[in-house]
Amino acid sequence: MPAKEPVIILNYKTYTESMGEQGRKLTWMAMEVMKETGVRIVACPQLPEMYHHKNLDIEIFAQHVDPIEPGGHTGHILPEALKCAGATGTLINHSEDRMPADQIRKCVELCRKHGLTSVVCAESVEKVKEVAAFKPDYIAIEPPELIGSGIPVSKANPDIVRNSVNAVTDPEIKVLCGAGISTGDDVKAALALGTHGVLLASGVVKAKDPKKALYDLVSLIAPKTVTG
Ligand SMILES: O=C(CO)COP(=O)(O)O
Repeated sequence: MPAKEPVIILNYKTYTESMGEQGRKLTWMAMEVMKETGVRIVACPQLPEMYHHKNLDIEIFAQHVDPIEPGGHTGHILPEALKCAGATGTLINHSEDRMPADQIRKCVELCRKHGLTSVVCAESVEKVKEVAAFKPDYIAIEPPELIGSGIPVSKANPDIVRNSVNAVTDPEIKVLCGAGISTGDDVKAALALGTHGVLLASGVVKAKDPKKALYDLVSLIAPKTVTG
């Protein structure tokens, strides 16, 4: 199994490049890069496709979960169903799928109850502080204006990353950063700011050669020699 830290969480979003057969190939690539380099990579495919990524030697997180108990909630996503589909964790409150604070709290509680790793996204240091009170496993600071921009948050706005890390005093909660991350240099800069890893999408999903992009991403933090 993968090394413990740091973690690279790859959000497939709803890009066609990470859907269907291409999506499965991307997960295999991530698995190979992880095995070869020893860097922990987590894949977040689209929910309807989750089963196609089940039982592979890589962790699968969902992109969203709803704060619901089993029953009549048509169209919602039940934490238990994520587990059935092979997920071991989930993103919560992504910038493209926001939820009110009380719902975030309930999602984190349900994740804890069902043994799912919770990754709560936050757009500001204030939001980081607010959601830290819910004690998720991870908080990912992602300034919306840099998402999909190709401009890495770890270099464009190191202060928001550093301040987010400092705002979380609970040693059990790990801070990640995301938005515009695409190179090994960006990842190294993120770790140097005190994060435990990154959350990214387009830098790999939309790359001409996603496997090469993955190798580059982990190249400066890999415990094993990168040959890809
Ligand atoms: O929203 C993000 C990851 O969840 C960041 O997206 P990009 O890596 O495409 O900027």
